[in-house]
Amino acid sequence: SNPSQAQFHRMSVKQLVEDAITSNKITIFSKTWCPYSKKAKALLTSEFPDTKTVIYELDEREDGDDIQAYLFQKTGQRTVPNIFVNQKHIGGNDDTQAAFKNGTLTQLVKA
Ligand SMILES: N[C@@H](CCC(=O)N[C@@H](CS)C(=O)NCC(=O)O)C(=O)O
Repeated sequence: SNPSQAQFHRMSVKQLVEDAITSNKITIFSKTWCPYSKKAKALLTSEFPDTKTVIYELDEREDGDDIQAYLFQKTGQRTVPNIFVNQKHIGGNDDTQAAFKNGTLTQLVKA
């Protein structure tokens, strides 16, 4: 059957998200004004400065809402930041800080 325009659009957002996760060790979906995003970005960029990282600021992109909707479909998480390390969904800032404290984040980065 013929996918609708909307489905084509969603496919390209899916491609963008999946390519980001596959091509980077750390992928952060963020909003510039969000304090939780700021904390997560600060932790990850300061602790792992030499690790391949990409940050998508959803509030600065026309497709930001579509990316957020796809991330909800993929992860069940509606909020930003939404973070992946070594292809694995970590969660938001709280989850990221906890995973750093208990060592699992560093294990995933080094893996
Ligand atoms: N407990 C979450 C809180 C995240 C959160 O509340 N993010 C807000 C922005 S600061 C959000 O995504 N609100 C809904 C939206 O912007 O669409 C975390 O640690 O990441």
